[in-house]
Amino acid sequence: MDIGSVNYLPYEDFVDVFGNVVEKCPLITAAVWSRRPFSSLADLEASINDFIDALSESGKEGILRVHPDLTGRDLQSGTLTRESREEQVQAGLDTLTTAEVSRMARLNTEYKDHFGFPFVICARMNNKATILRQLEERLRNERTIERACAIDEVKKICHLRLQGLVVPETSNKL
Ligand SMILES: NC(=O)N[C@H]1NC(=O)NC1=O
Repeated sequence: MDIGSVNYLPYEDFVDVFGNVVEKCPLITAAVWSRRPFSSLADLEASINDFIDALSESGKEGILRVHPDLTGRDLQSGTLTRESREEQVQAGLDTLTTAEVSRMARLNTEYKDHFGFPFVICARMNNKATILRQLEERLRNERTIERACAIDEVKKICHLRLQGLVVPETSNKL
């Protein structure tokens, strides 16, 4: 779909197509529909990011809290969203050894106990080694810094999901 077609979508269709660009947050998509017409894919993405940035700190934490754990229960039981499953599989998180699964589970729990929201990272920009390393490193962050870091990862995930849905505009200039 190109951005021109996106601008013609009624809100029901817009939410159907873009409702999960921020994991389990269709409210963001529904709100951003009011900002159309979008001049470009980057403009649509900027509207989503502006909406996120305008949220209170507890609102941002709410976005993080609806994310599934990496390699958690949902991956094992097949109850992830399609997007999340594809991303976790692409990062190789379905091929962890038993020891790696235990390590990830232990670190995820430690992280959640410490910050009160789950560890979020753009899986497609990483692999299992870098994810485990980041999880260990980010556990040591101060809370405000870590929340900002996790929200940046949500934006990266959103960026890649949008790219899979909208054809980037080609320049008409010669
Ligand atoms: N917990 C977490 O990071 N989950 C996300 N990461 C990603 O790339 N897709 C997700 O659902």
